[in-house]
Amino acid sequence: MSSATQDYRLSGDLLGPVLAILDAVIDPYLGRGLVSAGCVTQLAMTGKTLQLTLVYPYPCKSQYAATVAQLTPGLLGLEGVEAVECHPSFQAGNFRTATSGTALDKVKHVIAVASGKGGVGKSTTAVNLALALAAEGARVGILDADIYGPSIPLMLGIPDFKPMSPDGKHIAAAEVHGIAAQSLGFLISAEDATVWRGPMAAGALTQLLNETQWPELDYLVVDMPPGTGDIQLTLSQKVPLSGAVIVTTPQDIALADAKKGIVMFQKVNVPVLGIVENMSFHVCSECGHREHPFGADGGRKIAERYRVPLLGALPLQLQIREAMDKGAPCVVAQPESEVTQIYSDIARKVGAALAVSQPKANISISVTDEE
Ligand SMILES: Nc1ncnc2c1ncn2[C@@H]1O[C@H](COP(=O)(O)OP(=O)(O)OP(=O)(O)O)[C@@H](O)[C@H]1O
Repeated sequence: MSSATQDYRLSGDLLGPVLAILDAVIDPYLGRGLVSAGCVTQLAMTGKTLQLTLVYPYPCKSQYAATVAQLTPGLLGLEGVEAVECHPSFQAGNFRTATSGTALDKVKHVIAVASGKGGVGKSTTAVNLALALAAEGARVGILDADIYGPSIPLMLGIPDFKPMSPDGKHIAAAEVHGIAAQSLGFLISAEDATVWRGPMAAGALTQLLNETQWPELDYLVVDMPPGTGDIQLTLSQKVPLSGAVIVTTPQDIALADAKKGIVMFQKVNVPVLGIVENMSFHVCSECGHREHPFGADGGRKIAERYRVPLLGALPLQLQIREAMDKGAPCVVAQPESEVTQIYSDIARKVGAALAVSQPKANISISVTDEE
């Protein structure tokens, strides 16, 4: 799971109990203790202070304080330990299926956000997922591949951005809300794109993906065109995807199309990281009554049937649409809101799913007995 080297410089008496305490702290997203998950990379004593370095394989900055609070009391109960200094950080493992020397060489994971049916909130999910991954400490980019309705320029509040070409070969990405963004919408009008047939559209998108000057990225989120036709299939085959997230609403018709999406990715051997059920429920702003305008539990049922996780369920909420229309998505505009918490949880699940789906690295452990 982790490719990090572990450097444990503790006395024999202390090392065992310290590791036992740390491994009893189960990471909720990796489903394992911190030691067996490979997160504990360095241990040392400086005087009576235990120095502890944690490197997570998925971004979870918002969880650091709670984890430190959870592990500290046990460690302080050990003889000789009077203080604990914990240094948590994140490092995405290398997936890098892209051939070296290509533009994607600087990108560790490409994540497709797809839907079988249009209008279910795929772009809204892609944008908020990208921003939530960034808020959790990752370097993130987003590619708007929704060729027939590129909405990401508007959703990110940069509808008039015109990308430059610094070397006449590559196109610069926009930098907005702490992420890098590229969209065909920056380059051509939606009307021009609607006349493109499948192969031409897929060609234009892969070209845009490969010719963008992406900075070093842990995750590149690709907002796929809706549906499961030729363009989507070609993109899924041509783009080195680490995994796919399927967005659906709980309606039968959307679910039927979401199934097609799952099957398409499974056919081309792209792991389906999970399902996001959007517009899952509505809470009445007057009386607080919770209802399910598009039906209940549809996302959970297909998740169970295809044995993929249900990553989260978002409400149908006026504020979500208003925030997107204003170009200030809720993850950045309302970081403390309940909806942002849901997107952050989805982001951590996606990051953790990618971390565990990678081939296990050889972990080298060096233990130095300090006594
Ligand atoms: N949970 C939600 N609550 C309220 N409005 C939402 C929600 N999710 C998305 N919307 C709104 O629904 C509309 C469609 O969303 P979005 O563009 O994300 O869907 P899409 O699946 O990407 O559509 P397309 O098929 O056109 O690409 C937008 O106006 C968006 O703001």
